Amino acid sequence: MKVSIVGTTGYGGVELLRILHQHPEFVIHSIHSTKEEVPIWNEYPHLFGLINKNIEEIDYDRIGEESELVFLATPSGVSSKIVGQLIDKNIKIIDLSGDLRLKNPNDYQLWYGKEPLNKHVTDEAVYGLSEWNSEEIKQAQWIANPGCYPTSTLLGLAPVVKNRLIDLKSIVVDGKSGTSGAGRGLNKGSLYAEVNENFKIYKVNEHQHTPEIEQQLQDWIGEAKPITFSTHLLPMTRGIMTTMYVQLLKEWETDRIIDLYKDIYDQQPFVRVRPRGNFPSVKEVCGSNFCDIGLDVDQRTGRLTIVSVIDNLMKGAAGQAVQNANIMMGLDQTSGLKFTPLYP
Ligand SMILES: NC(=O)C1=CN([C@@H]2O[C@H](COP(=O)(O)OP(=O)(O)OC[C@H]3O[C@@H](n4cnc5c(N)ncnc54)[C@H](OP(=O)(O)O)[C@@H]3O)[C@@H](O)[C@H]2O)C=CC1
Ligand SMILES: CC(=O)N[C@@H](CCC(=O)OP(=O)(O)O)C(=O)O
Repeated sequence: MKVSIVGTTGYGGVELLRILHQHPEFVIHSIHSTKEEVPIWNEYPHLFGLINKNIEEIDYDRIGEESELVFLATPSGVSSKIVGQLIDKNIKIIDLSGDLRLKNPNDYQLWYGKEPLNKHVTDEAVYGLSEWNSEEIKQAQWIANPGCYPTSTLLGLAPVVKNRLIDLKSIVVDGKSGTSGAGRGLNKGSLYAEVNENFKIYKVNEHQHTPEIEQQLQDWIGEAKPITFSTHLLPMTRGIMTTMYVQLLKEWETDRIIDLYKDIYDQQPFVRVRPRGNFPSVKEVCGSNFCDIGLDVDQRTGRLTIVSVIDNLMKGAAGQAVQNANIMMGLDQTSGLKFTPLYP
């Protein structure tokens, strides 16, 4: 099956190359960005001798005619214009940016500060949280691939929210990310001297993933309360940890909560629920498509602490995008994604 990638020179795009290069069914047909006719290994010398392809001009007609599926790993605001050029072609689209995720155009305008896409496109797009939306993903033409923080957060919150075990007003999400989450573009905040031996909070109470998380909670149970969501930058390359604090509505033992999570995620190959007393660290999932979850009930406060870790470029972006592509194309969802985490 032929696939194209737009935005190949970015971190999400190059992670797609790493996965798709060894995928048993998908064949990388064409790769694109605004740079043209440059061999991809010029941008990424680690691919020398492995992927001998040039970055090509973005010709929407050709992409639509020659490929069955296109991954857009382009910045928000850019993706929406590309989607606009591709929607009348008979091609499946998986967009890694935030452009297709928010159903309410005012939310997009407010949180991204950009012009929203036509509402009929965002209405049609399926939110690609693979573990929870696989039936819709199977039928989808366009996928809004979830953001990195929302993936980690929602997989961690889903069991207690869907089972209405918590006070929705109590949700506090504390997120921390490595710098690859900010992409390959030059920006002062990601410089070594700014990040090394440092730890900072950013986008306080205005992170664009806030409405995405709230929208999914609303979808699941028909109601949602505003959440507190904080994001921090850590001096590491890959990885996200979200620690969530939620008030339980009645008394629960840690063991029972862990059993509930285990039952719910039992059939999900990429979600690993840790045993009592064992909490995941980001390195334990890096390079893989796993989301690892650790849980503990604080008997003194009645609050549950949920720790969820992913690799932002894998389960948080390219890995989940390929998982969704597998589901859309009727393949096993783990095809090409059985990476063991890179440790140490
Ligand atoms: N990094 C992460 O962990 C995650 C990222 N995402 C989202 O995925 C998308 C890609 O992220 P990331 O790879 O980190 O970003 P990068 O900034 O690293 O890469 C962006 C890519 O888009 C290309 N690009 C920029 N403008 C255009 C344009 N007008 N037309 C075609 N291509 C263009 C760039 O190529 P060039 O400069 O060569 O033209 C580059 O290849 C973003 O929307 C991001 O928010 C989502 C989840 C996690
Ligand atoms: C570390 C870092 O800066 N991370 C980025 C993740 C951005 C992203 O993935 O953006 P969309 O999902 O909205 O497209 C951020 O927090 O904004």
